[in-house]
Amino acid sequence: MWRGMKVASTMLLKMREIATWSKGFSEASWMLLACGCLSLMWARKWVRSKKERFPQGPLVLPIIGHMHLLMSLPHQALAKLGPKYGHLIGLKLGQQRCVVVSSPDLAKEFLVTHDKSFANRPPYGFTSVLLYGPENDLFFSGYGAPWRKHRKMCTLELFTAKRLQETEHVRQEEVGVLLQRISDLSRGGSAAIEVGECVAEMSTNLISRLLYSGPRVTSQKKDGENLPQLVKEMEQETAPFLGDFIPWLSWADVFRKRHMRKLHNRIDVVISGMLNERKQAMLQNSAPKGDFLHTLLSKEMAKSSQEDDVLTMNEIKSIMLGMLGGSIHTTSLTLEWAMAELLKNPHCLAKLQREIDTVLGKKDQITDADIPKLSYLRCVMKEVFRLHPVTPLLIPRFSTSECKVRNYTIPANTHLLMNTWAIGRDEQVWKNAAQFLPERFESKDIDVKGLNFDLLPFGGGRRICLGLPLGLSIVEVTLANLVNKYNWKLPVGETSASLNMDEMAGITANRAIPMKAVPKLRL
Ligand code: HEM
Repeated sequence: MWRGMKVASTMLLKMREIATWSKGFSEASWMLLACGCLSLMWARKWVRSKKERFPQGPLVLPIIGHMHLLMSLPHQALAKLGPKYGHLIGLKLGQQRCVVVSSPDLAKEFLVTHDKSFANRPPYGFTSVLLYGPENDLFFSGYGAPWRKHRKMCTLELFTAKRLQETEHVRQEEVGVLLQRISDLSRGGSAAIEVGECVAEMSTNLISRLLYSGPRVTSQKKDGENLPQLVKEMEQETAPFLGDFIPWLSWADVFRKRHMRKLHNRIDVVISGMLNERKQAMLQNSAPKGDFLHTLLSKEMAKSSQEDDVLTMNEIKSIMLGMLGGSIHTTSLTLEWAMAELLKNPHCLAKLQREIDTVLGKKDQITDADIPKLSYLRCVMKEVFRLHPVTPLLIPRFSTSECKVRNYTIPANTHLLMNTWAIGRDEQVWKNAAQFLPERFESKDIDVKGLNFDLLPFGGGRRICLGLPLGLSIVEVTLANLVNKYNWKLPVGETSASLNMDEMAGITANRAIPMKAVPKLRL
């Protein structure tokens, strides 16, 4: 501005000089001409700044920028900014740029048009302290050769339809154990049980059996350290350092780093022991063959000359931890929310039970093959995913090149948060968005596999959830069996209206109050 005024006054002086020998122009005409030139200069600058502008956001606080918005329930806090700043919001997290997206159209633009640029994860410091380095991790590695190798290997060898079929008996057995445990805990339908705790135990046992033929652990049995319990601790620590956003404050992370390193060492002792033991058993031909660990260790032991077909021990440890961490909490939390919604809306529970009875008759245990016949069950599941995506902001992405989105410029090294929670509750996208109405999906051809951008519980694009087929199968089959085997009621004193549906602070959408219900045998 001052520079502009200085330029304008110099121009005015020059013009006056010219005016002394120019007789045809009055003083006022020269003034007008000077103002015109100045306006032109400002207009040019304004157009250029418009062209290169970053999306708008609320007032930036000194030092922390907008980091305070991510403290408690970030997806809810960011959704509240929508009416004022629109569906593409620009934030400053300390010294880092971040964009928040909360509409299906924009989600498509980022996950399709600009997917390659945003296929990275932010280079968070904890990946080197808590995990086995950013390049080895399934969740947090950048979009490069190591990630592609791990992803391809897992997709082709662990998550194929054939593999899912071969391991169905494990899922069936663990669901059977869950149903029996519910019966024991409820003492014949007289006591309320903690639904989340029961399904978490089932998920833990199921996933550890699939991954490494792990022994069954129960919430009561707490002898020594076990991997699932350590992974739970690891999940609670999985958060960026302050120094990732404000580098000159990285000294403040020193205690967290120390704690993380200790946890990493405890995990390493357990996982290394498990891998070495298994390697020995494989050499002696006495190891279980059907689990994921067997497939991964075969790659390490084969010592193939093809770079793409070899895995190091650290890579295997990393893949195992990523899969344990990515599957147990996501599946059990989704099931807990599903049961909560069905108890809050008992007419939906009754309708689902009627569908199962009509389509399958009185069947003792529902299998994978039955699921495609249960159309209302799939609508219920989608409605649960819409209202309760367990990772409401997905997992942060990070751009590697500059992108133009609408008329904004998003520079390289920008974080991306995709607010799927806000999209799921947007009245412009979903009519009566706040209500639990599985029927809305009866006439809509929408699935959750990343191509319908109004429903993205597993994310989308190149970084879409790796375990989607397994995760979906676990939640659908388990929910079908829970409502088929039991009639569920709320504990005495609780009503559908009073059932609390609040979320607890955190990056995953945990229930603020654990879900309790009384199961009564139906079959
Ligand atoms: C209901 C169950 C599940 C839900 C809702 C879920 C959700 C998600 C979401 C939202 C992402 C981030 C996607 C993105 O950034 O676009 C993700 C990534 C991932 N999930 Fe899942 N997940 C589930 C089950 C599983 C299971 C069973 C496994 C493995 C056994 C798994 C493994 C992974 C992995 C490895 C990634 C990282 C993918 C990458 O960055 O390339 N998930 N999941």
